[in-house]
Amino acid sequence: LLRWNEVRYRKKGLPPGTMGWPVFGETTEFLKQGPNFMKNQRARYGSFFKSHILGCPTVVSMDPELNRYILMNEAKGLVPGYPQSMLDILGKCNIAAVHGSTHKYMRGSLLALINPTMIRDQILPKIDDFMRSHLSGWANQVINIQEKTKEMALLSSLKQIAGIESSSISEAFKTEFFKLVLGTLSLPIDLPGTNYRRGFQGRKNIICMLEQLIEERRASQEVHQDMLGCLLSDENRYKLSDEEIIDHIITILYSGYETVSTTSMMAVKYLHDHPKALEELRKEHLAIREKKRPEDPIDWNDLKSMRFTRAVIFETSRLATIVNGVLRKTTQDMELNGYLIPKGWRIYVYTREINYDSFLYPDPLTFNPWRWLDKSLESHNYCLIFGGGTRQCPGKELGIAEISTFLHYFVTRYRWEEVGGDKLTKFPRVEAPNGLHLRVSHLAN
Ligand code: HEM
Repeated sequence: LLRWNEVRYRKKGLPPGTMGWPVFGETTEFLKQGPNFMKNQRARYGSFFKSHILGCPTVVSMDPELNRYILMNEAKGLVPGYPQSMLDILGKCNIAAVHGSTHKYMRGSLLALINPTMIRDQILPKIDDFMRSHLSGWANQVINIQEKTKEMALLSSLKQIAGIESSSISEAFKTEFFKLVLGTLSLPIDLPGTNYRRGFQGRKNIICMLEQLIEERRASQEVHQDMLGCLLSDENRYKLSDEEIIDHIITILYSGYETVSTTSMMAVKYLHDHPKALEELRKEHLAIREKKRPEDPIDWNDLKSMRFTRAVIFETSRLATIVNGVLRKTTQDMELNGYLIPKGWRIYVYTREINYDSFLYPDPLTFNPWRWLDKSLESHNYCLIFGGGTRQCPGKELGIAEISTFLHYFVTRYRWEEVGGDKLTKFPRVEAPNGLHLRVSHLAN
């Protein structure tokens, strides 16, 4: 019986590897040993091996060339393969759940909201305004930077999407959104008290709030310069149903939440530990401030001039590996790398290891933002920090703009010390289980 998985998935032509225990497969080993599980399996079976993790038969690909191929070839039947709980809670119109021409349309509609012109003219002023107030009053306090950056990512998006400021509605939204996030990473068991049930409830309540907002907007006929305003506008060439609009908004909130907040928190951590990098970064931001009056916002040209900041963001994403990889699934039996992969199997495009490749990144375990000043590194074929192919992150520049503005106000206003003793885990996600506490003071003191 214990060999059930091995027997069940015995088929000619499959890649090498082990399938683990019935039902659980190798999920426990994967979650407990994390990157070491992957490295051990690779040492035994090579860069393309089978396993059974998170409830599905899965092929793990750690080969950079093949990873790229998989991401570039969605049309051959390699579509997103995120867990059911995530699809249920993010909605059936969310971008990861749609393929082919529907995906193209939804993506086009999203890019129309967050392209560089929109960032320059509409979004950046909102981000600036938000960061100024979010980062005020932190001096002479102990703050939990993890909590602050999480709040920041959510509230900044809410402001961009619907002009929602910190208020009772954003508080109510926050509570429901946090439930939704937990639910997307749970086992899809719909019983009272489970994270899945709570996540679903969170989704329902968020839908109610968004429906109400849409109704109010339609009734008032006022023109709003925000993402919802664009989505509802008659002039928008991408016509979406209300259900699609709502799932779009949930997707934007969700995709930019953990990525932006964790990168911001880890940038603060690395800068704390590397005073030379902090000095260089602060120099860049103080030079921008010097040319402005205190009330002047960060504009597009300032953002473009933040070369070292961009390098810090890339180096943080690389070294902390905020995204370990992306998931695909096969829509038909197919041949890949000389093996036969059955229909419905997951493909885990595991991009973590390439972040520590000493050929691409000499001295890979050192935090060295300077390496990214060579711009060709960002566009290297194997650099998959923001994914690749038809699903490459459409929010890349928006995320960078948010983190850059956050860093701008943080390093020009404050200095900080870690209180110490906080734990950081790196896998399966980067987080500080009990928070990351900083003692903050005014920069001038
Ligand atoms: C530092 C910040 C960010 C990182 C590291 C990041 C990373 C990624 C990665 C690796 C993917 C590929 C997923 C896949 O192939 O399955 C992705 C996709 C995506 N990202 Fe981001 N992201 C960031 C910020 C954002 C922001 C701010 C948004 C807000 C709009 C966003 C929206 C999306 C969307 C909608 C997709 C799916 C695209 C599609 O399926 O066509 N991301 N992101």
